[in-house]
Amino acid sequence: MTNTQVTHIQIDNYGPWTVTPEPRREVDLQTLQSRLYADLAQLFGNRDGYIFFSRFDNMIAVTNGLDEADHALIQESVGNRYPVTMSLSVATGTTPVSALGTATEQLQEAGSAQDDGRREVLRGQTIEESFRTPADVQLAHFDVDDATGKYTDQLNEFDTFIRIEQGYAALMKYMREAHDSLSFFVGGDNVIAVCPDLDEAAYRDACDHVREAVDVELKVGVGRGRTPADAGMDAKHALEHCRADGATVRFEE
Ligand SMILES: Nc1nc2c(ncn2[C@@H]2O[C@H](COP(=O)(O)OP(=O)(O)OP(=O)(O)O)[C@@H](O)[C@H]2O)c(=O)[nH]1
Repeated sequence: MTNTQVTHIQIDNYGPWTVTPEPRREVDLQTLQSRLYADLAQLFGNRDGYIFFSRFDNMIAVTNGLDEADHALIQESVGNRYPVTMSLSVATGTTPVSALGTATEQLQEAGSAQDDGRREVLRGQTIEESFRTPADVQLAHFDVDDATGKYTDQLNEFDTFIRIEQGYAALMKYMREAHDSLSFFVGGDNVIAVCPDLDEAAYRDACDHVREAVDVELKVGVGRGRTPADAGMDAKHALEHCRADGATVRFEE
């Protein structure tokens, strides 16, 4: 049984900040957002967590292995170096969807995303060390079959982008609704899904759905681990096995 620890990250009062005292230059906002994501990828990643940029002003991390002190330090480091602060809310659940639901509720209870008085909130509970297991995290690394041959080397870059995004949109929605999973585009033709304890049939079902809905062919490698880094690396190895033998779904054992 998985036990996913999820952290919801939200920049405090960001909407008003972007237009105060007047609208700030878009290039500066883009730079801030991408640098903050890069810093958080390092800060969470060096502690074996995974972070996904989702909407940039809100981000979602899988943080099995990080405790409250780790979160506090990450929060403080950003507060010291950026013109904005961020709130963090952590929760656990047998599915990533339920964990994120709890984390978000805790943040919403602490105040609005656009409440000037709600700053640097740190809420929630991490998993106690003695309860952690080697199968707490299940990550799936989805990849579009031969994206280079079918799209990148054939279409103009925007039309390739549309195809990949359509596959992503169909997959993220279906994995959320049918399989309680959170799927994130990570670049190129890749999507990483944070999943509960799903079996091979569930992944096959998701790939079938995306093919039927938007005519995009996927394959997927699945890994399990005590930390997101372990599960994610196993998923990459499993995907390499798919590439080697043409399988649609492979678990790393
Ligand atoms: N974030 C991330 N991006 C990747 C990874 N592997 C590949 N990519 C991206 O995906 C693009 C396409 O690479 P592949 O998926 O290897 O190529 P493909 O043409 O789909 O070929 P097959 O995957 O073998 O079917 C690359 O240019 C990268 O941008 C990965 O592990 N993580």
